Amino acid sequence: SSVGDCSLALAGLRYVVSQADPCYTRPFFKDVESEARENEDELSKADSECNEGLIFNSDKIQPVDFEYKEGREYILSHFIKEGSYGEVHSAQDVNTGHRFAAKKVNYLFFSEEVGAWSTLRSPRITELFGVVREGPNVVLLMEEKSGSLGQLIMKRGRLPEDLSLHYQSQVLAALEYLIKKKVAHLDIKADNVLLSEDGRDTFLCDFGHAEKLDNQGQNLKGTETHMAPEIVKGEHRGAKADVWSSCCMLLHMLNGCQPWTRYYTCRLYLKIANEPPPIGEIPPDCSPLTAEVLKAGLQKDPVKRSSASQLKEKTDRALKEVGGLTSSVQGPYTEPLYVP
Ligand SMILES: Oc1ccc(F)cc1Nc1nc(-c2ccncc2)cs1
Repeated sequence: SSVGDCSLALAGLRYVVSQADPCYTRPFFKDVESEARENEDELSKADSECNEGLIFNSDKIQPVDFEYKEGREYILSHFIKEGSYGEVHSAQDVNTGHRFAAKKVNYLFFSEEVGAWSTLRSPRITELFGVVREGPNVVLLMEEKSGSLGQLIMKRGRLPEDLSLHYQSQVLAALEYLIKKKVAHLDIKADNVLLSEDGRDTFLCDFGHAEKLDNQGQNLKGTETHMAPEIVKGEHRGAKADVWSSCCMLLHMLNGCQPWTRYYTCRLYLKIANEPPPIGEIPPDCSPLTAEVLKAGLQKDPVKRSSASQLKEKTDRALKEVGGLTSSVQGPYTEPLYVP
C-alpha cells in the first residue's frame, strides 16, 4: 500500500490496508518504513489523518471510529521523562478513563522496540498496550507505573543490601524470560526498571535499544556506564550483555552512584574495553555472597560470565544469607559512597 492512502480499520489486532491482503504486524510496518525512506517527500507531507496503528489491549485503549488520536481519543498530561528516542508523558484514554504512559518517537525509531516488545508477556515486563502513528511520528502506549528504580535511588541515595538483591533477582527473572524469547534488552538500568505502588515489584520497560538475538546488530546502543565490554568493542552481542548491565545496576543501588563515574569523566567506551571490571567498586560493607554475584556477573569475557539463571540463583542465595527482604522500600536517605 502507498503511504498516502493508508486507511486502517482498527479492530483489536486485525486491520486491513487498502490494496493489501489482511496484514501482519511487522512486514506492514516495514513497508511503511521502507516506502517512507524511498519517497521522503511523500512522508513529509504525511497526511495527518493517517492514523494507522495496532492495539494489543483494547479493553484499556479504545479507538473510536477506527481512529485513536491525541487530544481526542486520548489526552496527554504531564511529562514523565526522556525515554529512548522520545519523550514519555502520562496519558488517559477518554472513553475508558484508563491511564497509561505514551512515548512519541520519530517513525524511523520504533519498529525494533515494537517488534521486540509486542511478543512479550511477563509479570516482570511492562505491557505494551499499542502503537499508533501520528503523521511523521509514532506513539507507543504502555501501562503506567508509579515510578522507577532510578527515582528511588535518587531519593534514598544508597539502597539497603537486601532490597538491592531483591530488585536484582526480579530483573534477572525478566532477563531469563527475555533469553527464552530470544530478545536482548541492551539498556538495562535503574531508569528502565519501574516499580509497583508498594515498591516491592519491578517491571522492565523501554525496549528502544532491544534486539532480536538471532540477527546480531553491531551498532553500539544503551547507556555508557552500563555497557558490557563486548558491546563497547562491537563484538558479538547477546544476552550476556544484559547480565553485565544488571550488575552495573546492582552497584548503582548499593553505592548510590553509577560505576566508572567516580574515576572517569571522559567517554567510557575505551575504559570499559581496556580496564579491569569495576569490581573495585563493590562496597566493602556488602556480604561475601553479594560480592560473589558481582564478580560472576562482571566477568569481561561473556563466555565466562554467569547466565541470568545462574546469577539469579547466586542472588537468591545472597538474599537468604543477609536474612531475606526485611528493609522497607521507603526509608532514610543514605549518603552515596561517592557523589559524582
Ligand atoms: O519505551 C517506552 C515506550 C512507551 C512508553 F510509554 C514509555 C517508554 N519508556 C519509558 N517509560 C518510562 C516510564 C513510564 C512510566 N512511568 C515512569 C517511567 C521510563 S522509560
